[in-house]
Amino acid sequence: MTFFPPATLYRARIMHTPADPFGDASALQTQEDAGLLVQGGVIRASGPFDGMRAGFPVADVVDLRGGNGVLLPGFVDTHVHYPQVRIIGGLGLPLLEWLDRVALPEEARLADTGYARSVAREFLSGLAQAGTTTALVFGSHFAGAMDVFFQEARRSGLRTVAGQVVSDRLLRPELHTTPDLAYAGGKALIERWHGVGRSLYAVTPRFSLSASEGLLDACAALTREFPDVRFTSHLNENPREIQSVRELFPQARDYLDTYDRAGLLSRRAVLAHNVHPTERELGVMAAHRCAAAHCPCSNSALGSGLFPLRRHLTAGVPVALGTDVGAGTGFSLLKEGLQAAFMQGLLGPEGVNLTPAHLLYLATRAGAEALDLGDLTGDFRVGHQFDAVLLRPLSGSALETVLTHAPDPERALAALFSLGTSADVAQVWVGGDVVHERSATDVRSAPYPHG
Ligand SMILES: Nc1nc2[nH]cnc2c(=O)[nH]1
Ligand SMILES: [Zn+2]
Repeated sequence: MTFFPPATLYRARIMHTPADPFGDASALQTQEDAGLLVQGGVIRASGPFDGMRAGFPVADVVDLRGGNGVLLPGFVDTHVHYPQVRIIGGLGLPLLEWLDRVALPEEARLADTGYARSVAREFLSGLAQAGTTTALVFGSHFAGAMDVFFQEARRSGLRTVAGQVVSDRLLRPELHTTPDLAYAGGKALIERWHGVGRSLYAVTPRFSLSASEGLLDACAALTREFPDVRFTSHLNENPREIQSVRELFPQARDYLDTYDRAGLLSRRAVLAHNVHPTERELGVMAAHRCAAAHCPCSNSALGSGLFPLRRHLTAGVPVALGTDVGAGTGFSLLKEGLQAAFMQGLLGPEGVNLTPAHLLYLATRAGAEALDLGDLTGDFRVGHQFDAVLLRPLSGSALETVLTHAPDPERALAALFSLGTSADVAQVWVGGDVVHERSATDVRSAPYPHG
């Protein structure tokens, strides 16, 4: 006997970007009354709701259209630090001072596995509440803290690509490892967690400033032995950082070359920031098809600079968005999209005019592609997992007003990026499972509570 899991037909106003709006002006697809047939967590068919209802009469119907609801693909955060959730908002310092005074003292506290578990839970709920369904997560320096992270990630239902962060110089002694330990610890974690549930592993040296050549070689040994794990690190974030890396690696052509010489660059590499790249570095990234994780709120908070998006696009380097919590100012990819648009505007003629379609693409499909998960998630195409976020504005909010009066879907999408926050995230699914649902008590129902 064949077992068919029950099918659900989601009825919703949907928006997604199955194509790349940087190359295709009609990439944004919207449907006011769509039906998505989901079975076993996978989108099996889609189309106008009436036709879908007639074609699949046995499916349960879940109507998500009320209260100006809009269904988007789940957001993909390509750069976010799990140990930093409690220190979001440490404003006013540039990168190296912020690391010394704010980030690293907190990261040292994750030596305590009980502490790490609480932080992991707070972090994962922050992601889910923001509508993020997939994240490339910069982990902790402590293996124990990574075990609890992967346990909690499994319970959360989110897709996570994460790894133990390794460094062997210039941070603080309790955060340092050795190349041998980094290799052995990484291998053990990969064997325990890579491909378990919805988790994958990412080999994660913190940045070349805190990594010897031997440590980068140990990381490369892991990526050679386990070719489908991802690699992630930081790149070209801050001029003082870049100068220090130049001095620490006199034999390297530039910052990117420190990773390239070790053999760490590939289609499965994601490098965060790249605010100050050379043309040579962009060419090498494009040749490897390794992606840049653009983190505009963090770049603003740390004063790192204005991301040269046009130069990345011209060179052919894939770009996606990251929140970079905790230098970044929160978990919302909506806010990152808005900040990216602001910063491109500030670049004047060198900037890229980002439309709502670009922002949606950068927050969803581009991230899935950067993580080499483009066949699984990132948009609502048939065959993809049902990873979705339902945005439904709080009653009485400015977002509700603008959505009610928006003349077309593009303006509605622009309003979601301009006004939407985690408070507007009503429900989130990963692989058809609900991973977050806004509770009734979170919803302010009366716009004028005092009459
Ligand atoms: N923004 C940011 N940059 C880094 N470079 C090395 N570590 C970090 C970090 O934790 N945050
Ligand atoms: Zn970072």
